[in-house]
Amino acid sequence: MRQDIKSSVPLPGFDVRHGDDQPRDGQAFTPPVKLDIRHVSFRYGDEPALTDVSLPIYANKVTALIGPSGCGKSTLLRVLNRMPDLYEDQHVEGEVLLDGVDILGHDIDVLTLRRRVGMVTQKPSPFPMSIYDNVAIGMRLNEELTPTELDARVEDALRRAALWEEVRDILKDDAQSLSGGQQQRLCLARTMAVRPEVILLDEPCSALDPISTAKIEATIEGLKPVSTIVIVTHNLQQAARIADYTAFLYLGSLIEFGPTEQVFENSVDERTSRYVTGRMG
Ligand SMILES: Nc1ncnc2c1ncn2[C@@H]1O[C@H](COP(=O)(O)OP(=O)(O)OP(=O)(O)O)[C@@H](O)[C@H]1O
Repeated sequence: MRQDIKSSVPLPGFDVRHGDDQPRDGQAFTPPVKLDIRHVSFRYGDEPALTDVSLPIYANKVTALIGPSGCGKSTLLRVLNRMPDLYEDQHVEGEVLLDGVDILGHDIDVLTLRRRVGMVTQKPSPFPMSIYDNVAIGMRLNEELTPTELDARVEDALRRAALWEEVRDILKDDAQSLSGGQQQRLCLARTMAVRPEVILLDEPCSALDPISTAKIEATIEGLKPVSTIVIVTHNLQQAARIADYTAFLYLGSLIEFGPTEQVFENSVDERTSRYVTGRMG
């Protein structure tokens, strides 16, 4: 089980359940669980990358995944929208319940899942088409919008991604002509445009200047009423600023999970404490 995982909030499998937001033991309200990660293990071929990871991702909150390079943060994020399905040698075990349904099950429609759980990868990957079409493509496939509605949604997504001012006059240009940081914001706009219930962000600000970073962080905060956000970040200040909950991973295991303030200021595990205070590489 999970006796070795330090947590100041109830973990799934114990007493966290959907809609269970009653105060207990004088603690703050526990939000409902959107994604319930249960005993997830992962291998690349024979190489383990995650070992028995369990944690709740609370609805309409930001959860940061932190930990040293190679500890499995991106791997865990990729499991949450079944990216490993694309690779024969990547093996997942365990369960990930989205609103109570195991998304790792064989009967899950992966395309529908990826509409509900959107992901922005670490390396931006705009489609070979115009800036406008990159943002519009998901809405065109999934919704019946008038051209005016589509224009408005494209503009809204680009504004939220802090890109609108830079591209408003070049919407028909090839997206791949944008800079790396602009491409990353474009991919964020593309993901947000279809309004997924869960948004997975893998280092979304790694190529951004401080002004764009601040705008993206404000956008993430603004998304909370409509989405649940999981963010991988190496930037501990960023995690402390925007994450409601933080999970610390080390060598493929979850070491500690809890409200961000507690993980940063009052860690239970010595390894977490060393990492968040910069004493671990
Ligand atoms: N495609 C792959 N094939 C084989 N091993 C991989 C692959 N991708 C990642 N790994 C290995 O899995 C482990 C976890 O990698 P992962 O990218 O999830 O870590 P991370 O914490 O996100 O790292 P970083 O912070 O550097 O992005 C590492 O040991 C890594 O070398």
